[in-house]
Amino acid sequence: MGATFSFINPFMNILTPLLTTGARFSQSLQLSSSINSDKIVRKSSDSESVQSKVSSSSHNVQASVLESECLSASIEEIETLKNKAEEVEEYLDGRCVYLVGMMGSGKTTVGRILAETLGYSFFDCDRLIEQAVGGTTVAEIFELRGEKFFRDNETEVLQKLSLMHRLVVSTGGGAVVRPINWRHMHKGISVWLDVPLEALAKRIIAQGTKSRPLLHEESGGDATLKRLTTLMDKRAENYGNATATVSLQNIAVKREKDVCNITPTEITLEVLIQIDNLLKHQKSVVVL
Ligand SMILES: Nc1ncnc2c1ncn2[C@@H]1O[C@H](COP(=O)(O)OP(=O)(O)O)[C@@H](O)[C@H]1O
Ligand SMILES: O=C(O)C1=C[C@@H](OP(=O)(O)O)[C@@H](O)[C@H](O)C1
Ligand SMILES: [Mg+2]
Repeated sequence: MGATFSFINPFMNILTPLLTTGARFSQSLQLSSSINSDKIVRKSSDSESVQSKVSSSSHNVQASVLESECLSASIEEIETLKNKAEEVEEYLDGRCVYLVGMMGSGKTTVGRILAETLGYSFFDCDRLIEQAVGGTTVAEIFELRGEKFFRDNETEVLQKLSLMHRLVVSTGGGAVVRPINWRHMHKGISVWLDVPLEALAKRIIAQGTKSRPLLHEESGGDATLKRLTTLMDKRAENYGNATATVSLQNIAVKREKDVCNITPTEITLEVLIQIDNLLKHQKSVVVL
Protein backbone atom coordinates (compact mmCIF):
# COMPACT_ATOMS: atom_id res chain seq x y z
CA MET A 1 0.00 0.00 0.00
CA GLY A 2 1.45 3.42 -0.95
CA ALA A 3 2.14 6.01 1.68
CA THR A 4 -1.26 6.78 2.98
CA PHE A 5 -1.88 9.99 4.74
CA SER A 6 -1.84 9.10 8.41
CA PHE A 7 -5.09 10.01 9.99
CA ILE A 8 -3.82 9.27 13.46
CA ASN A 9 -3.33 12.95 14.25
CA PRO A 10 -5.13 15.06 11.63
CA PHE A 11 -8.15 12.77 11.50
CA MET A 12 -8.42 12.37 15.26
CA ASN A 13 -7.97 16.15 15.59
CA ILE A 14 -11.22 16.44 13.72
CA LEU A 15 -13.01 13.78 15.74
CA THR A 16 -11.47 14.17 19.21
CA PRO A 17 -13.28 17.40 20.18
CA LEU A 18 -16.52 15.67 19.32
CA LEU A 19 -15.66 12.54 21.25
CA THR A 20 -14.44 14.35 24.36
CA THR A 21 -17.20 16.93 24.61
CA GLY A 22 -19.84 14.46 23.43
CA ALA A 23 -20.94 17.28 21.19
CA ARG A 24 -23.04 16.28 18.25
CA PHE A 25 -20.96 16.75 15.12
CA SER A 26 -20.10 20.43 14.80
CA GLN A 27 -21.53 20.41 11.29
CA SER A 28 -24.95 19.69 12.79
CA LEU A 29 -24.34 22.21 15.56
CA GLN A 30 -23.31 24.81 12.94
CA LEU A 31 -26.48 23.97 11.09
CA SER A 32 -28.73 24.06 14.07
CA SER A 33 -30.11 27.45 14.92
CA SER A 34 -31.65 29.25 17.87
CA ILE A 35 -34.78 27.15 17.40
CA ASN A 36 -34.41 23.52 18.39
CA SER A 37 -35.39 21.56 15.28
CA ASP A 38 -37.73 19.51 17.47
CA LYS A 39 -39.81 22.65 17.91
CA ILE A 40 -40.33 22.73 14.14
CA VAL A 41 -42.73 19.88 14.63
CA ARG A 42 -45.86 21.78 15.57
CA LYS A 43 -49.51 21.54 14.73
CA SER A 44 -50.19 23.23 11.39
CA SER A 45 -52.04 26.00 13.29
CA ASP A 46 -48.62 27.13 14.53
CA SER A 47 -47.13 26.93 11.08
CA GLU A 48 -47.22 30.72 10.55
CA SER A 49 -45.30 31.33 13.80
CA VAL A 50 -42.90 28.48 12.96
CA GLN A 51 -42.40 29.68 9.43
CA SER A 52 -41.74 33.23 10.64
CA LYS A 53 -39.32 31.88 13.25
CA VAL A 54 -37.62 29.74 10.61
CA SER A 55 -37.36 32.62 8.18
CA SER A 56 -36.07 34.98 10.90
CA SER A 57 -33.61 32.36 12.13
CA SER A 58 -32.42 31.84 8.59
CA HIS A 59 -31.66 35.59 8.49
CA ASN A 60 -29.57 35.84 11.61
CA VAL A 61 -28.35 32.26 12.14
CA GLN A 62 -27.54 29.63 9.54
CA ALA A 63 -30.75 27.60 9.54
CA SER A 64 -30.63 23.92 10.37
CA VAL A 65 -31.11 21.52 7.49
CA LEU A 66 -34.58 20.63 8.72
CA GLU A 67 -35.47 24.29 8.97
CA SER A 68 -34.22 24.97 5.45
CA GLU A 69 -35.96 21.80 4.24
CA CYS A 70 -39.00 22.97 6.20
CA LEU A 71 -39.13 25.95 3.90
CA SER A 72 -39.79 23.50 1.07
CA ALA A 73 -41.34 20.67 3.11
CA SER A 74 -44.67 21.00 4.88
CA ILE A 75 -44.87 21.01 8.66
CA GLU A 76 -46.84 17.78 8.38
CA GLU A 77 -43.97 16.18 6.42
CA ILE A 78 -41.46 17.27 9.06
CA GLU A 79 -43.74 15.92 11.79
CA THR A 80 -44.04 12.56 9.98
CA LEU A 81 -40.26 12.50 9.59
CA LYS A 82 -39.63 13.16 13.28
CA ASN A 83 -42.24 10.60 14.40
CA LYS A 84 -40.71 7.91 12.13
CA ALA A 85 -37.24 8.79 13.38
CA GLU A 86 -38.36 8.32 16.99
CA GLU A 87 -39.64 4.83 16.09
CA VAL A 88 -36.45 3.89 14.23
CA GLU A 89 -34.04 5.34 16.79
CA GLU A 90 -35.24 2.86 19.37
CA TYR A 91 -34.41 -0.15 17.14
CA LEU A 92 -31.19 1.39 15.80
CA ASP A 93 -29.73 1.23 19.29
CA GLY A 94 -26.92 3.66 18.44
CA ARG A 95 -25.76 1.85 15.29
CA CYS A 96 -24.35 4.07 12.55
CA VAL A 97 -26.23 4.58 9.26
CA TYR A 98 -24.07 4.61 6.11
CA LEU A 99 -25.54 6.06 2.90
CA VAL A 100 -24.09 4.52 -0.25
CA GLY A 101 -24.86 5.19 -3.92
CA MET A 102 -23.53 6.67 -7.12
CA MET A 103 -22.13 10.19 -7.16
CA GLY A 104 -25.03 12.65 -7.26
CA SER A 105 -27.50 10.25 -5.62
CA GLY A 106 -28.05 12.65 -2.72
CA LYS A 107 -26.03 10.92 0.02
CA THR A 108 -24.62 14.20 1.40
CA THR A 109 -27.94 16.08 1.11
CA VAL A 110 -30.10 13.32 2.59
CA GLY A 111 -27.43 12.42 5.16
CA ARG A 112 -27.59 15.84 6.76
CA ILE A 113 -31.38 15.76 7.06
CA LEU A 114 -31.35 12.17 8.32
CA ALA A 115 -28.74 12.97 10.99
CA GLU A 116 -30.66 15.95 12.31
CA THR A 117 -33.93 14.01 12.27
CA LEU A 118 -32.38 11.14 14.25
CA GLY A 119 -30.44 13.44 16.56
CA TYR A 120 -27.26 11.77 15.23
CA SER A 121 -23.96 13.36 14.26
CA PHE A 122 -23.24 13.70 10.55
CA PHE A 123 -19.99 12.94 8.74
CA ASP A 124 -19.30 13.18 5.04
CA CYS A 125 -16.35 10.94 4.17
CA ASP A 126 -15.12 13.14 1.34
CA ARG A 127 -15.08 16.21 3.58
CA LEU A 128 -13.20 14.35 6.33
CA ILE A 129 -10.55 13.24 3.83
CA GLU A 130 -10.24 16.79 2.49
CA GLN A 131 -9.95 18.23 6.03
CA ALA A 132 -7.38 15.62 7.10
CA VAL A 133 -5.30 16.29 3.96
CA GLY A 134 -5.06 20.00 4.79
CA GLY A 135 -8.07 21.19 2.82
CA THR A 136 -6.99 19.69 -0.51
CA THR A 137 -10.10 18.97 -2.56
CA VAL A 138 -11.07 15.48 -3.68
CA ALA A 139 -10.32 16.48 -7.28
CA GLU A 140 -6.84 17.74 -6.27
CA ILE A 141 -6.14 14.58 -4.27
CA PHE A 142 -6.97 12.46 -7.33
CA GLU A 143 -4.80 14.67 -9.54
CA LEU A 144 -1.81 15.04 -7.19
CA ARG A 145 -1.79 11.71 -5.35
CA GLY A 146 -3.91 9.39 -7.51
CA GLU A 147 -7.06 7.38 -6.90
CA LYS A 148 -5.36 4.64 -4.85
CA PHE A 149 -4.15 7.23 -2.30
CA PHE A 150 -7.70 8.56 -2.07
CA ARG A 151 -9.17 5.04 -1.67
CA ASP A 152 -6.61 4.10 1.02
CA ASN A 153 -7.63 7.16 3.03
CA GLU A 154 -11.32 6.54 2.38
CA THR A 155 -10.84 3.07 3.97
CA GLU A 156 -9.03 4.62 6.95
CA VAL A 157 -11.85 7.15 7.47
CA LEU A 158 -14.47 4.39 7.39
CA GLN A 159 -12.43 2.27 9.80
CA LYS A 160 -12.27 5.08 12.35
CA LEU A 161 -15.92 6.06 11.95
CA SER A 162 -16.93 2.40 12.46
CA LEU A 163 -15.58 2.68 16.03
CA MET A 164 -18.15 5.37 16.83
CA HIS A 165 -21.91 5.33 17.46
CA ARG A 166 -24.92 7.47 16.59
CA LEU A 167 -23.54 8.70 13.29
CA VAL A 168 -25.02 9.18 9.84
CA VAL A 169 -22.15 8.76 7.37
CA SER A 170 -22.41 9.87 3.75
CA THR A 171 -19.84 7.81 1.88
CA GLY A 172 -18.23 8.67 -1.45
CA GLY A 173 -19.74 6.91 -4.44
CA GLY A 174 -16.83 4.49 -4.85
CA ALA A 175 -16.58 3.34 -1.21
CA VAL A 176 -18.60 0.20 -2.08
CA VAL A 177 -15.86 -1.18 -4.33
CA ARG A 178 -13.48 -2.35 -1.57
CA PRO A 179 -14.63 -5.39 0.52
CA ILE A 180 -12.74 -4.02 3.56
CA ASN A 181 -14.98 -0.94 3.49
CA TRP A 182 -18.05 -3.21 3.75
CA ARG A 183 -16.50 -4.86 6.80
CA HIS A 184 -16.53 -1.45 8.46
CA MET A 185 -19.96 -0.40 7.19
CA HIS A 186 -21.61 -3.69 8.12
CA LYS A 187 -21.03 -2.81 11.78
CA GLY A 188 -23.91 -0.39 11.16
CA ILE A 189 -26.80 -0.20 8.72
CA SER A 190 -26.06 0.67 5.08
CA VAL A 191 -28.70 2.15 2.78
CA TRP A 192 -28.31 2.37 -1.00
CA LEU A 193 -29.87 5.45 -2.58
CA ASP A 194 -30.74 3.95 -5.96
CA VAL A 195 -31.34 6.79 -8.41
CA PRO A 196 -31.96 6.36 -12.16
CA LEU A 197 -28.85 7.39 -14.12
CA GLU A 198 -30.68 10.01 -16.19
CA ALA A 199 -31.69 11.83 -12.99
CA LEU A 200 -28.10 11.53 -11.67
CA ALA A 201 -26.69 13.00 -14.88
CA LYS A 202 -29.10 15.95 -14.69
CA ARG A 203 -28.13 16.69 -11.08
CA ILE A 204 -24.39 16.37 -11.68
CA ILE A 205 -24.45 18.56 -14.77
CA ALA A 206 -26.46 21.18 -12.84
CA GLN A 207 -23.91 21.00 -10.00
CA GLY A 208 -20.91 20.91 -12.36
CA THR A 209 -18.68 17.88 -13.03
CA LYS A 210 -15.43 19.62 -11.95
CA SER A 211 -15.72 18.43 -8.34
CA ARG A 212 -15.97 14.79 -9.45
CA PRO A 213 -12.59 13.70 -10.88
CA LEU A 214 -14.02 10.48 -12.28
CA LEU A 215 -16.30 12.61 -14.45
CA HIS A 216 -14.63 15.88 -15.10
CA GLU A 217 -13.18 14.95 -18.48
CA GLU A 218 -16.75 14.56 -19.61
CA SER A 219 -18.62 17.56 -20.92
CA GLY A 220 -22.26 17.58 -21.94
CA GLY A 221 -25.15 15.37 -20.99
CA ASP A 222 -24.51 12.36 -23.23
CA ALA A 223 -20.85 11.99 -22.24
CA THR A 224 -21.69 12.31 -18.53
CA LEU A 225 -24.56 9.80 -18.81
CA LYS A 226 -22.29 7.39 -20.70
CA ARG A 227 -19.57 7.67 -18.04
CA LEU A 228 -22.11 7.16 -15.22
CA THR A 229 -23.50 4.10 -17.05
CA THR A 230 -20.00 2.60 -17.33
CA LEU A 231 -19.36 3.20 -13.61
CA MET A 232 -22.76 1.80 -12.64
CA ASP A 233 -22.24 -1.32 -14.75
CA LYS A 234 -19.05 -1.98 -12.77
CA ARG A 235 -20.55 -1.22 -9.34
CA ALA A 236 -24.21 -2.34 -9.38
CA GLU A 237 -23.38 -5.59 -7.59
CA ASN A 238 -21.40 -3.73 -4.92
CA TYR A 239 -24.27 -1.35 -4.17
CA GLY A 240 -26.47 -4.43 -3.82
CA ASN A 241 -24.47 -5.38 -0.67
CA ALA A 242 -26.25 -2.62 1.26
CA THR A 243 -28.55 -3.83 4.03
CA ALA A 244 -31.42 -1.72 2.67
CA THR A 245 -32.26 -0.02 -0.60
CA VAL A 246 -34.24 3.14 -1.30
CA SER A 247 -35.33 3.13 -4.92
CA LEU A 248 -36.35 6.54 -6.21
CA GLN A 249 -38.20 4.76 -9.01
CA ASN A 250 -40.39 3.05 -6.40
CA ILE A 251 -40.98 6.32 -4.53
CA ALA A 252 -41.99 7.96 -7.82
CA VAL A 253 -44.59 5.25 -8.44
CA LYS A 254 -45.86 5.38 -4.83
CA ARG A 255 -46.18 9.17 -4.84
CA GLU A 256 -47.22 9.39 -8.52
CA LYS A 257 -44.43 11.90 -9.14
CA ASP A 258 -41.57 12.25 -11.60
CA VAL A 259 -38.29 10.92 -10.17
CA CYS A 260 -36.70 14.34 -10.61
CA ASN A 261 -39.34 15.95 -8.36
CA ILE A 262 -38.84 13.71 -5.33
CA THR A 263 -37.52 15.89 -2.51
CA PRO A 264 -34.68 15.09 -0.09
CA THR A 265 -37.26 15.07 2.74
CA GLU A 266 -39.35 12.44 0.95
CA ILE A 267 -36.22 10.34 0.38
CA THR A 268 -35.18 10.73 4.02
CA LEU A 269 -38.62 9.45 5.10
CA GLU A 270 -38.21 6.44 2.79
CA VAL A 271 -34.76 5.75 4.27
CA LEU A 272 -36.33 5.70 7.74
CA ILE A 273 -39.17 3.43 6.54
CA GLN A 274 -36.73 0.96 4.98
CA ILE A 275 -34.55 0.90 8.12
CA ASP A 276 -37.67 0.47 10.26
CA ASN A 277 -38.89 -2.49 8.15
CA LEU A 278 -35.44 -4.09 8.22
CA LEU A 279 -34.93 -3.77 11.98
CA LYS A 280 -38.47 -4.90 12.86
CA HIS A 281 -37.98 -7.94 10.59
CA GLN A 282 -34.61 -8.70 12.22
CA LYS A 283 -36.22 -8.38 15.68
CA SER A 284 -39.10 -10.71 14.72
CA VAL A 285 -36.63 -13.31 13.35
CA VAL A 286 -34.59 -13.16 16.57
CA VAL A 287 -37.75 -13.59 18.66
CA LEU A 288 -38.71 -16.72 16.61
N1 LIG B 1 -33.83 14.77 -4.07
C1 LIG B 1 -33.10 15.60 -4.85
N2 LIG B 1 -33.67 16.20 -5.91
C2 LIG B 1 -32.97 17.02 -6.72
N3 LIG B 1 -31.65 17.32 -6.53
C3 LIG B 1 -31.04 16.73 -5.49
C4 LIG B 1 -31.71 15.85 -4.58
N4 LIG B 1 -30.83 15.44 -3.64
C5 LIG B 1 -29.65 16.04 -3.93
N5 LIG B 1 -29.78 16.82 -5.03
C6 LIG B 1 -28.73 17.64 -5.67
O1 LIG B 1 -27.89 16.74 -6.39
C7 LIG B 1 -26.51 17.14 -6.26
C8 LIG B 1 -25.73 16.00 -5.59
O2 LIG B 1 -26.23 15.84 -4.27
P1 LIG B 1 -25.24 15.26 -3.14
O3 LIG B 1 -26.01 15.24 -1.86
O4 LIG B 1 -23.95 15.98 -3.19
O5 LIG B 1 -25.02 13.76 -3.68
P2 LIG B 1 -23.82 12.73 -3.38
O6 LIG B 1 -23.26 13.07 -2.03
O7 LIG B 1 -24.50 11.38 -3.41
O8 LIG B 1 -22.85 12.90 -4.48
C9 LIG B 1 -26.52 18.42 -5.42
O9 LIG B 1 -26.51 19.53 -6.30
C10 LIG B 1 -27.84 18.35 -4.66
O10 LIG B 1 -28.35 19.65 -4.35
O1 LIG C 1 -18.04 7.60 -7.31
C1 LIG C 1 -16.85 7.82 -6.94
O2 LIG C 1 -15.91 7.02 -7.12
C2 LIG C 1 -16.56 9.09 -6.20
C3 LIG C 1 -17.60 9.83 -5.66
C4 LIG C 1 -17.37 11.10 -4.93
O3 LIG C 1 -18.27 11.25 -3.83
P1 LIG C 1 -19.84 11.59 -4.07
O4 LIG C 1 -20.52 10.28 -4.35
O5 LIG C 1 -20.32 12.22 -2.80
O6 LIG C 1 -19.90 12.51 -5.27
C5 LIG C 1 -15.96 11.16 -4.36
O7 LIG C 1 -15.80 10.23 -3.32
C6 LIG C 1 -14.97 10.88 -5.47
O8 LIG C 1 -15.14 11.85 -6.49
C7 LIG C 1 -15.15 9.48 -6.03
MG1 LIG D 1 -21.36 13.38 -1.39
